[in-house]
Amino acid sequence: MVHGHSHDGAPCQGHGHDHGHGHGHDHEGAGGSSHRSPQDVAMLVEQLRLAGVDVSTLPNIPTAPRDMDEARNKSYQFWSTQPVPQMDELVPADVNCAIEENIPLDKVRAEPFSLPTGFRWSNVDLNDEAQLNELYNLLTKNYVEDDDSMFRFDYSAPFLKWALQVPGHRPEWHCGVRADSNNRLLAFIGAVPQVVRVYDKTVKMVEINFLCVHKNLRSRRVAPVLIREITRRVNITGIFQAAFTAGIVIPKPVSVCRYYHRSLNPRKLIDVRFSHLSQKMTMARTIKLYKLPEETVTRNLREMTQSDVPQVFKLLTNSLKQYSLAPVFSDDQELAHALIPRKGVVYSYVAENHNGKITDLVSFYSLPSTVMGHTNHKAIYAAYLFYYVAGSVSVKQLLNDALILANKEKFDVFNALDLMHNEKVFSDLKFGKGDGNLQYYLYNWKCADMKPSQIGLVLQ
Ligand SMILES: CCCCCCCCCCCCCC(=O)SCCNC(=O)CCNC(=O)[C@H](O)C(C)(C)COP(=O)(O)OP(=O)(O)OC[C@H]1O[C@@H](n2cnc3c(N)ncnc32)[C@H](O)[C@@H]1OP(=O)(O)O
Repeated sequence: MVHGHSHDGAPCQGHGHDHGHGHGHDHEGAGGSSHRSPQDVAMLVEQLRLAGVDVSTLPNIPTAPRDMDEARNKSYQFWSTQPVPQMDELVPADVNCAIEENIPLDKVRAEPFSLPTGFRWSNVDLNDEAQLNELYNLLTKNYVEDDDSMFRFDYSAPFLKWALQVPGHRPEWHCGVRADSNNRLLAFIGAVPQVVRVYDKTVKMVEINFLCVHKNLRSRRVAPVLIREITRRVNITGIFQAAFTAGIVIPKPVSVCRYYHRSLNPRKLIDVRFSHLSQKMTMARTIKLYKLPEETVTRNLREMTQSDVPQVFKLLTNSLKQYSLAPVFSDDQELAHALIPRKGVVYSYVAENHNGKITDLVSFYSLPSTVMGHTNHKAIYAAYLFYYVAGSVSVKQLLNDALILANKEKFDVFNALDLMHNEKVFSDLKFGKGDGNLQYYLYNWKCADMKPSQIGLVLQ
């Protein structure tokens, strides 16, 4: 299933899929869609499986709804049992509260949920190089792909440490599943603590990420067991809410965002079919169109350092107040973990005026994708916009500087969601609209829907 979007003459790009993989399919004039509904596909796959076909070898068939209309017609065997708003529920503006009351801690289930026979729970110790590599390998071979199985996220091992070992992390929230027979790591779900403000309420939550089930173990309802188990392990600590994002639609997104892509290395992106040459454009003109200057424009923009942390804490904390969904950094240590530059992981820059005051911040993280089955190219190097504050310059200038810096670091593409103030500058900065949504979700929380511009929370 492909949704093509041309955007201001830029190549259309983007595949329907979490976190914004993309490639361009110009299907103007492609006529009516003839794709099967997710239910049809699921039934077919199930019939094949019952007939003894190894369905894990089938291409990545999206059986889960990718948009709200598809989702409204689906029945959710697992999600209908969970404390989340119904798909068709319109929450009024004055409602902003938990769905279920907190369970008294002595009433939280003490035993882990049961896995299918032959599998067992196993925390993944990310400080153990071998276990970190096992998680890296599980994800690099089995994590999120685009609908056409051309690209797959390739989170690096240092990135996984950064994203999962935030201050206050807990070993049991790096929740793995192993096969008894050979001890292989076959599934994972991660939780990290994060205080999140939703409208006017500040709530202790976890962020859930890196849910992954090995391809050979798919469609066997292991994911619901992982989700129930991580919920239990989080509830035991007195936390009853979570935030997460996904490319699929389940009940019920608080916001539906969209990735946009800014080509930095158009030749390569076209080569790997992430994007395509738009009509009436030559390669030479396309390369010229996306060419960026060597030097940033904002005065005194430089890499952020440890000594900037107290000022950046104030600057960002204050800026995040304008959004309806935003993280609340508890202290300097938490902010430093999120933003202090780590080569190949996270890049942060600040502008300092002549009085030594930090006025602006811009950051992005590095998330490459494996290019599957291409002879020349093995990976796309993608930078993803993270937190920023345009204090003394325009958002447009600051994000243009981010493009220049990412280009200098040899990224091939710069991705950003249409949240915060981003959408306003996309066309001027030559971003093209992607074709998959990224849904934002809150677990056990009910509140009015948000526009992407109300979102100030960026997950990895
Ligand atoms: C208080 C604390 C609360 C903490 C928990 C908060 C909730 C956290 C929620 C998790 C946030 C994760 C954030 C991220 O990491 S988003 C990234 C998710 N990972 C991938 O896409 C990687 C590639 N795919 C896989 O590894 C598997 O396909 C996964 C593991 C995704 C599903 O495995 P499998 O394909 O073998 O399916 P199944 O037969 O076991 O299970 C089918 C059921 O699972 C529901 N499903 C499928 N995908 C997702 C999804 N991305 N979020 C929520 N639910 C999902 C699905 O609707 C169905 O339920 P229902 O339709 O019948 O109702």
